[in-house]
Amino acid sequence: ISEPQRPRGMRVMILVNPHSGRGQALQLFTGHVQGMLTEAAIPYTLVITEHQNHARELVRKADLSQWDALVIMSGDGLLFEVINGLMDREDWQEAIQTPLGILPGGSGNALAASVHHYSQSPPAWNEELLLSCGFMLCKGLVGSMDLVSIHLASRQRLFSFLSLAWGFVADVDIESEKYRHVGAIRFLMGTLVRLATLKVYQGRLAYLPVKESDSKTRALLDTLLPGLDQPVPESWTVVREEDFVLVLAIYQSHLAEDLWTAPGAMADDGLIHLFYVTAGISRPALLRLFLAMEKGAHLACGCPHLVYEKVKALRLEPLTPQGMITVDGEMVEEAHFPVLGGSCGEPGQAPPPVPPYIRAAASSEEA
Ligand SMILES: Nc1ncnc2c1ncn2[C@@H]1O[C@H](COP(=O)(O)OP(=O)(O)OP(=O)(O)O)[C@@H](O)[C@H]1O
Repeated sequence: ISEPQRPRGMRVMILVNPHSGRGQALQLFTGHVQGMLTEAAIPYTLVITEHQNHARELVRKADLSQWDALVIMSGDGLLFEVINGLMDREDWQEAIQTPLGILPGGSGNALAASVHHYSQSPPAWNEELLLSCGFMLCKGLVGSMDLVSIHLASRQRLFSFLSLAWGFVADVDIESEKYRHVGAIRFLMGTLVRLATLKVYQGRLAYLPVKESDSKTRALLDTLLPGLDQPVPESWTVVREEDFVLVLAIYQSHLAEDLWTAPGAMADDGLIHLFYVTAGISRPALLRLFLAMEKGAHLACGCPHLVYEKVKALRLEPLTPQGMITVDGEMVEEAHFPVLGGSCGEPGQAPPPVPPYIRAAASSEEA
């Protein structure tokens, strides 16, 4: 994160999803953030999103020269829309350099919790986290952030800043949406419900491990991903097991405000932090992992079913049609044998121009 550098005359578009989280994002904005922006003399334009994909369409067409920053007051889903809207543009190479901000208004708030963590502040939740993110916005603190390019078997191509999940985590995320009104505790409720009906998900997983000798390249990385109809190269590791409880690729430190999932992750480390849990884990052991995750201590549990690898790219091929796949917490496929490939890279280079479903690549983002 760079030195305070708020440019004079900074103009900010703030997109608020009034239905996010417990449905109080607008009240939280007026109660906690508006005054800070006024005191910091930051002019802003408030846009209340009216429907799904409103933000995506807006940023796809916006005159970005009018804005110094686009700020999202919602959960991570609205930022996912904005990033993909920017990447839809013909001028995406420039558009994706627009500084983005996040103000936590959802129930998970993974990126807000991660950015707060990167600022080396002690953990904060709820309104305190909102104040911290509001403060960073007022100071104009900007850093770079990796994007992961995801290529679905349906030929859809997505850009992801947070996570790709399949199995337990994805199911809990989607199934617990109905408890959104209770806030962050929805994940614990969803975890307990899903534990009661614990499932095994069959699939194939392969990844390109990071080697000690790997330099922090800023090169275009879509070449890392073999075509989905091709076998993975020999440099890849093919996971022997095909029975999983969960697969989670995460590229930020937090999966939610109280889930410090990838303790070593940084916004621009150029890494995909890949976790998977193989079948055979007991319900109490799985619950213990999630409880330990609050303090980032799950890897110290000594659980033989939990595997953690730092990777540059991965491929996931579910073999049974049960289980959802989420990208940044949003459901992308209800698995009917999709194949997924994702790769992550450093700032500086970006993928080739659209059409949007060609090869996967990595790019960077200002956050
Ligand atoms: N006015 C609206 N009405 C309905 N849906 C909307 C509206 N504005 C945005 N959305 C959609 O709501 C979805 C969820 O948004 P988001 O993830 O930001 O909040 P959330 O789901 O409450 O957060 P969390 O996942 O942390 O609980 C997004 O896909 C977004 O497109």
